[in-house]
Amino acid sequence: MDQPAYRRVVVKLSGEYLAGSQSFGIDQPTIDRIAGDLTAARALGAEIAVVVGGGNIFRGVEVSSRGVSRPTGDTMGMLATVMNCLALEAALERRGQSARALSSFVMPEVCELFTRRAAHKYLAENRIVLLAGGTGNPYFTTDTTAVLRAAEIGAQAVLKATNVDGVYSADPKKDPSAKRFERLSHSQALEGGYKVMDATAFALARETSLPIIVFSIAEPDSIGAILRGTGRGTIVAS
Ligand SMILES: Nc1ncnc2c1ncn2[C@@H]1O[C@H](COP(=O)(O)OP(=O)(O)O)[C@@H](O)[C@H]1O
Ligand SMILES: O=c1ccn([C@@H]2O[C@H](COP(=O)(O)OP(=O)(O)O)[C@@H](O)[C@H]2O)c(=O)[nH]1
Repeated sequence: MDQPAYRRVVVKLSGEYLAGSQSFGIDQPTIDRIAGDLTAARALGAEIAVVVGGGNIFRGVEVSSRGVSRPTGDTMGMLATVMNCLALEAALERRGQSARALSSFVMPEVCELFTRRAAHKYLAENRIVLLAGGTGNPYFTTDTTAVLRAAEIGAQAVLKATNVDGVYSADPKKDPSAKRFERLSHSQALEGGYKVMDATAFALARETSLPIIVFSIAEPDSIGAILRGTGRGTIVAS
């Protein structure tokens, strides 16, 4: 079999997408299908860590608009990512793909604390590593977490698996005439202010020379397709 395009990747999995057709929570068929895609992608030979979002359960900004302080709301959002990771860990293990959740928070009864050493060890053991709890700090996002962890563990790319098939000149859900980019530099992504990822994530990726590939997780096997070099997505790279 050909080598995958990247030896080690961090997949950023949209929390919002996990709700499926519901507006809240975890849709079991959706998470099972994603677990299947991750298992197939792992079988291509790439080491895979996954940063899972939490927007299907909580977003700090939304809670804070209802009177909870932003840091508290963000902490609730980060805890939501832990629940998503546990659901994904169970879905992966059910299909026989070994997985380990590592959290940015100390919660020994739930899962191990994230350390680079633990991540390296589990990746080398062919497990899929699930990174829970965001960065552990308020005012950040799981997109930024994905870039941060990718830099820390020496991943070669961040694969942003989301609900849109690339970066567009404007939000394609609001502007049907928006044009899709095949490729952008980090600086162009930052200057364009494209809301598909936050500026902190793009800036850290530029500083650490990490490519980001934005693609749709709605397409079955899209993670594998990106690793085989046949997927459709926008590459943001220097
Ligand atoms: N310029 C743009 N190009 C692509 N998507 C955009 C753009 N601006 C806004 N979006 C929106 O960004 C969303 C994906 O980002 P986000 O909601 O953060 O997803 P995720 O749940 O993957 O973190 C898409 O639903 C899309 O409508
Ligand atoms: O390092 C982080 C990562 C996430 N969050 C909080 O967790 C929520 C869920 O993450 P995100 O919105 O990135 O998830 P997704 O967009 O993938 O659903 C965010 O809204 C923030 O409130 C945070 O405070 N710090």
